[in-house]
Amino acid sequence: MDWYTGPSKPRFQLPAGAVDAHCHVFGPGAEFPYAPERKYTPCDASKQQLYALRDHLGFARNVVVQATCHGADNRAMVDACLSSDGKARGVATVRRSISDAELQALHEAGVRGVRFNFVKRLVDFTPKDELMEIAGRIAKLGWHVVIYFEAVDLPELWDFFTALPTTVVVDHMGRPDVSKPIDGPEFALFLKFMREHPNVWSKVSCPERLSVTGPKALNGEQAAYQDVVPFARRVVEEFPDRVLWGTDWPHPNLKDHMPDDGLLVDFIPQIATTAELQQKLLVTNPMRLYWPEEA
Ligand SMILES: O=C(O)c1cc(C(=O)O)oc(=O)c1
Repeated sequence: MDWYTGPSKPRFQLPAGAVDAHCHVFGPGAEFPYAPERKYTPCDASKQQLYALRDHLGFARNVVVQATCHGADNRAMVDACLSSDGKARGVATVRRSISDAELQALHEAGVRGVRFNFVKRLVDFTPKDELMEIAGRIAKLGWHVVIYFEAVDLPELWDFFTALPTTVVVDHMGRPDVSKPIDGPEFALFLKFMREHPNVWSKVSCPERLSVTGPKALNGEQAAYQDVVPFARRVVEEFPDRVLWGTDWPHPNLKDHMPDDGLLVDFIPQIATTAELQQKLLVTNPMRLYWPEEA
């Protein structure tokens, strides 16, 4: 599906300096070809379109996360960072064959993390010893590790995740099944993961992916994705200094509907209910992680 055209202007006024801390660029494929090993072929979504959305929604900066359809070829993401006037930083995907000089070049382009993906519909398995070796190398650059996994897989991945030597950022709250009780064992394990490991952060993003009941962020809906709200709010309120938010534009692999990105921004005050929580979620925390020299 193509992303939503003509998103509304958010009613929620983002705080000055807000960071969209999870978004992607796709190609354009003619310039930056998609990876042969990809599991999906997206529509093109260029840096110009991403930055136009940033300005329309009222964000000041972006964190461009390497999408799996580009594999470990980071050129599109790096090009987006380099063309941003310092307003974008990046998260890369790398293999163990990467040289120190190549890592240094990524750093200079604005990359501050690597992404390890464990979602089986998106990537083939990478051995954990390879990932741990990469984590050890990027730790020396002051980078962090972004992990993407599904809630049912957390028990099996626990020992690996808790051995990582860096800050660890979980994509989309570890994809909880929000049809299960918020106080049930699955989400309790995720909260325990964050509680017992102060180096673990979470993106409280992607309600449009996690919601079962909706309502969808379409047609002016101001109370979207009600079933996700208690989960995200719990994480924001218990760990206010370790949460990030992003649009996830251009929303890879959505099959049901494409949200109106303006209404997605209007979702934020449902989960970060005070100006102080909003400031941390949208400004203080992402600045500390991605622009520490300015924070
Ligand atoms: O759930 C997904 O399909 C998805 C995919 C990707 C990616 O392909 O990189 O990134 C995301 O943040 C989410």
